[in-house]
Amino acid sequence: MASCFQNPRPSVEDDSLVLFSASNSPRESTSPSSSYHPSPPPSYSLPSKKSFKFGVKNLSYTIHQDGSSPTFFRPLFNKPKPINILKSVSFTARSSEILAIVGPSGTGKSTLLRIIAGRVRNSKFDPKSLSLNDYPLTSPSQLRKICGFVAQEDNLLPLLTVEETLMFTAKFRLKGRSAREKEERVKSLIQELGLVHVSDSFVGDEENRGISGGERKRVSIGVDIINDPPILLLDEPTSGLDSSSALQVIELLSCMAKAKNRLIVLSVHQPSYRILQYISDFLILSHGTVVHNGSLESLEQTINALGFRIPVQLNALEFSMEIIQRLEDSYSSNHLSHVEGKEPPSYSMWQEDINGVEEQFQKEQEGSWLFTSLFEIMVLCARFWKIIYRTKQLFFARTMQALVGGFGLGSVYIKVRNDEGGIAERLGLFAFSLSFLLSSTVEALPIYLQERRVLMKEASRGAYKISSYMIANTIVFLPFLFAVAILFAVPVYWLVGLNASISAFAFFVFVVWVIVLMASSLVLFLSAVSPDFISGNSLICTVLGAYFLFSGYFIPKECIPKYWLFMYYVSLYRYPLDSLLINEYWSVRNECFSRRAGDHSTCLLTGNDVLKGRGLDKDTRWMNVSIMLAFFVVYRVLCWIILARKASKTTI
Ligand SMILES: Nc1ncnc2c1ncn2[C@@H]1O[C@H](COP(=O)(O)OP(=O)(O)OP(=O)(O)O)[C@@H](O)[C@H]1O
Repeated sequence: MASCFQNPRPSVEDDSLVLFSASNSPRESTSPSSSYHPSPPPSYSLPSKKSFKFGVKNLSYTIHQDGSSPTFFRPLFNKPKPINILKSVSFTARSSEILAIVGPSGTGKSTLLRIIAGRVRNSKFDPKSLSLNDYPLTSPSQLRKICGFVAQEDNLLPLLTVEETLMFTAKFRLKGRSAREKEERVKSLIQELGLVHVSDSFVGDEENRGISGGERKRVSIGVDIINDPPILLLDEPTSGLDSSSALQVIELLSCMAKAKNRLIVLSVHQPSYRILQYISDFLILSHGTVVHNGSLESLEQTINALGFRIPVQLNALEFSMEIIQRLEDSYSSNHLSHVEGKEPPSYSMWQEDINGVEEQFQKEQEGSWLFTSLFEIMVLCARFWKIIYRTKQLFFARTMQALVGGFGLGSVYIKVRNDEGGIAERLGLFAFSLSFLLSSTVEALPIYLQERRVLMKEASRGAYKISSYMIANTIVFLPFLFAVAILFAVPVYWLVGLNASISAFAFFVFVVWVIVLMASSLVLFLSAVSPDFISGNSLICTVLGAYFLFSGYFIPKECIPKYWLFMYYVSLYRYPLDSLLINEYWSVRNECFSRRAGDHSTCLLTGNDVLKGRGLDKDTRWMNVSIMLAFFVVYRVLCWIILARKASKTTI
């Protein structure tokens, strides 16, 4: 099968040779000697390749400065200031062509792309300004179905290989297709993207070196075209890439536009001369308004007409940035002559075209709710397992932490005595174990935060439901944290010599498991509300510190100020601490732990007295465990609500 890339891993010099030896003009790309070849239709059946005309007419976009501000009180003191980001932008893009949005930084390129990709709130969407084949597009969700959108940042999971990344995406976004069709789609896509030589390599990130930046960008493109959308929008696909990789990406896009009759709109910063040749039309923006809309030749004509000469060392686009104010003045007084430089070929003008694309999207996602949810959970579980297994630091850190914690504590409190001193030591051991176990789950925070952007992106594209993600996360962490509980509980229990009955030991292991489960839910929840690692970490420390303070260990319930009493009831420490104490003393409540010196017949302290001293006169072990399980569920439900809300608003 032909691909857009012929040479798997060429050197920089080879790139130029491969890319340009045959022809300097990408418009002659059908030449067999050219480096990029329109791929023949793969065995995966693609939707019929209709031609589309995407029209944007008088599009304006205003935000109110406080709208995105996280400061709650700002609206009370400052009047919201409207910022007019886009002013009456009009252009037309067509199938099999690339339209580039260019302009100085902060001019509104990303904003424009996000609007036409449907990444805006319904209330901000103007249904009069966008059309497909002259038929108005009425909602952002319609745009999201029609357009693939590749954001500036590559939101990929670093510990998956290229093939796994595309395969998981295919599983999520081509649910209506058979396993074989998905495999074929991934295979043909890897070929089309020129990623065959790195298909088994990890995607990687700054910390774990993986594939190159250009290859990562191509994987990002692959993720967003897995369902073969007729329109592809890319926000600065060449940013951060060296000139050779940038050229490869643009060449790939040009190949895709022609071979698959795709309509491509991208934003680009200072494209090189070679890149310019792959772009059909340029939309130059300045201060949110259009200053040029048409080909490079027409830009040159405009520049010449304004009396400027383009210096030999600059291309017309680079020079236009230097005289952008003059272009802006000239365009606003004379813009009618620049709009719609050429008439499109014949386009069908019917609603069926839009319906056809939407139906195709629907077909990819088809399946009953229950079946789809089960499928999503299964695939997410498999992905979680892979990532946990490969996150060696987390895997080893948790295992070692549990073992070292278990043996360390066991050796400190070894063979604790059955007297008054032993009772105090047991209480200290339980309190410390709790603190150790609850804080040990913090390591998962960076992983959750890293996954968050991928989760938002995938959920906003309808890959899976947030509820499926939460359930899969729970299923995978249950056995993993059970292993952690066993590794900690076994050494500590038998080295210290806690209650020797097997049922008390089993309950101890179970409580340790529920403690780490509860803590993992808390971390998951706090990671959902935290914007970054630093605030997440300090939030976790503050919350855990407060819970510990009000556990009843430091301050008896009676001494807690009334207005803080609620903390005693919501403290994650209180219920497990009580459970561990009851578990230790309930079956030995008639045993004596302290006698008067020289008088062996008078008991000063029984197991029952120890429990009563802490206000525990009933066996409330299972009630406490139920409350702990409720915390485990409630924090996950809260996390689900927050993530679902964030996903519905995301513009990634
Ligand atoms: N949510 C927002 N709140 C405040 N200002 C915003 C918001 N979104 C966009 N802007 C402002 O709108 C303008 C256009 O932003 P946009 O990101 O679209 O520019 P850009 O041309 O893509 O810039 P760059 O090339 O640097 O990425 C900028 O001045 C930006 O600060």
